[in-house]
Parts: sequence; C-alpha cells; structure tokens
Amino acid sequence: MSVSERDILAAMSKVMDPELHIDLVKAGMVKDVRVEGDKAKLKIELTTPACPMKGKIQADAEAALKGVPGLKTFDIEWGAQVRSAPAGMGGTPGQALLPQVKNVILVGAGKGGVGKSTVSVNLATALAREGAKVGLLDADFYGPSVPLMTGITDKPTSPDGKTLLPMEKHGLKVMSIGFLVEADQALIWRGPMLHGALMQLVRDVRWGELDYLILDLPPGTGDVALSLSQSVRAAGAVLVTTPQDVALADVVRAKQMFDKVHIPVLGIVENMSQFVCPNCSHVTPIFNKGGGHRAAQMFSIPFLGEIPLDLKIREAGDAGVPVVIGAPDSPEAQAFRAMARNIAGRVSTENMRVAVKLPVVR
Ligand SMILES: Nc1ncnc2c1ncn2[C@@H]1O[C@H](COP(=O)(O)OP(=O)(O)OP(=O)(O)O)[C@@H](O)[C@H]1O
Repeated sequence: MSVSERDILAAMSKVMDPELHIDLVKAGMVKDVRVEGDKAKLKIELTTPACPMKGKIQADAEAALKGVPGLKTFDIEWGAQVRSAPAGMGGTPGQALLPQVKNVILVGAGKGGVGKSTVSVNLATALAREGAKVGLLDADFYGPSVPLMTGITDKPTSPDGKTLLPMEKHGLKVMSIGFLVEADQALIWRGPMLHGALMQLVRDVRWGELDYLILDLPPGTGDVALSLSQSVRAAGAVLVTTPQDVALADVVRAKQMFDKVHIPVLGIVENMSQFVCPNCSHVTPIFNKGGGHRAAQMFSIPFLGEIPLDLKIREAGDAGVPVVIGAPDSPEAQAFRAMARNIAGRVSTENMRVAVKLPVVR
C-alpha cells in the first residue's frame, strides 16, 4: 500500500494542539512533508521553543503517524517559530512601535515588593534558555533592580548619539532606567518627563529581532504604567502577587488597568508561595496560601505558576546570576521554567486566537 503526503497531512490534522484547541495542520505547524515509499519526513513547528505541551503533541503526533496504513518509519524534525502579536492587540490598533519585536510581555503588580523584577528576570532568562531571542526592559523607576539582578555594572553605549545598544548578559539583551539615571533622580521626575524617558528606552534602544521583550513595569496602577502599557503593542500582561488575601485588592486594580487599555491579562503568578525548610523540608505558608489561585478564579484567568519563598532566589538576585542559570536543577529554577512555559503558551494562544478567531477557552 503506497503512502502519500496527503495521508500524512490527514493524520496530522487529527492531532490537536491542546492549548490552541485546533489541529496542527490548521495551525500551520506541519511543514515540509516528504514521502518516499513507506518512509515519511516532516517538520512540526511549534509556536514557541518554550512550548508547555511539546511532550503531549509529540506523543499524539507519533501515535497518529503509527496509525497511517503502509507507513513503516517516520522522522519528525521539531522546530519553533514564535509568531507576532497581531496588529490591534493592546495599545493603539495597528501601531508598531517595535516592529522587530514579536511579543512584548508586560510584568506588572498592584503594589511594590511582591517580586515583580525577580519574576521578570527569571522569566526572560528561562525563555532565552529554551532558545528564544529575548530582551528585558526594566522600566521600574521606583527601584530599578535589573542591573543588580543581572549583574550588569557597565553602562550602555550610543554609537551614533541617538540610539542605545542594549547590554548583553545571560543570553539576554537588557536595558534599565537604572543604567541611565541615579535612582533618586528618576523618582523626582513627574509624569510627562518620566513617560518621555521610558518611551526613549523602548524606542531608541537597538533591540534587533526579538521573540519576546519582557517589560518590568513600575509597581502600581499609576499613569506612567498605564501610558507605557498603551504605547507598546503588548501581547499580554502577567500579574505578580503574593498569596495573601490583602494582595487581592491590588490584583483587582491591576487587572482593571489592563482591561481599560485592552491588553489581555495572560494570568497570575503567585510569588513567595511557601517556604520549604532546607533542613527538615517542613512547608510553612509564611504569606498565607491560595490568594493567587483565588484571584485567578475570580477573574477566570489562568494561574501561571507559584514560586516558593527561598533564600536561593534572593541570593541569586543579589549576586546577579538568576536562579534559572545559577542553580538550573533546583526546584526554584524548575518553578520559574514551568511558569515561563505557561506564559509562552498563553502568548501563543492569544496570538492564534486573534489570528484565526479561535473561541476563548481558558
Ligand atoms: N520567591 C522569592 N524568594 C526569596 N526572595 C525573593 C523572592 N521573590 C523576590 N525576592 C526578594 O525580594 C526582594 C524584592 O523583590 P523584587 O525586587 O523582585 O520585587 P519588586 O516587586 O520588583 O519590587 P519593587 O516594587 O521594589 O520593584 C528582592 O530582594 C528579591 O530578591
């Protein structure tokens, strides 16, 4: 019985992407199908190298190919092509302030100190480790901590007096308001001046081609965070919170802010979830538990992961080597990596939902 390319495509059209809820062929993920006698070769291009569902897709695709009558062997080449946030998502419709950046991911929090920068730095690093091209922009003028957390002590240079070259470290392109001004100087700036400075960091930095630009927003829901969020065409926003119920009110405000500017909230990350004693493994929920889950349920938005409260995370931040790099096999790094995959998966889903008008499935 001879096998045709059409048989292979028919088999692949029965494999669903569990997150996008459409089949691999419709999603445009099946490429370069070649059949020779009873052997087939094809490429499956995931929508992100950090795909959280790769294991399931791989198992389902292999099972489907094994079911093709007459096919003896097959060879799947796995790749990834991050897609852009479609025009009209977030910000002004059709605006492309950063045409070479496929997805701007905002990281926000209703209040300071919940670990927004820690999450931003580890998210960026985890995505880069998966093979994505990633930039990290620290727009938190209240306390720009990205220089410390990435261990960058040099200042960016400007080859032409107009644009800035981002710093490079840990496989990331990095820019921070902290590289350019003293912290106390930025604090006394008022709205328009601050907005101008932040816009310069977005616009006048030579980011080059990026799959993801992680934007660490200033804490709170003030005008500056709002106008910055509006100015970039964001793929979505991640809300960071701690497990306490008192943090819930801040999450509500942050969610309302992103709703107002039509930026999809990708979900909630709960930081400082619990403390696991390194000596006896006893778990203590220092900041209570469950607040992040409750907030996610309340808004029907995904829960993207929980990050433990751990000395290693704080030490890694202070040492300028994110835990995802410094202790890649630790449970903390694994928690950040799982979170990053969930976020990348959500971005792909949002992009695809707009591109092919998928129904909203949470
Ligand atoms: N899960 C964690 N375990 C241990 N320490 C943490 C954790 N998350 C954050 N920290 C530490 O808490 C402090 C505040 O974190 P971070 O700067 O990321 O918060 P932030 O929300 O960005 O704060 P700000 O509002 O000041 O910008 C840092 O010293 C950081 O290392």
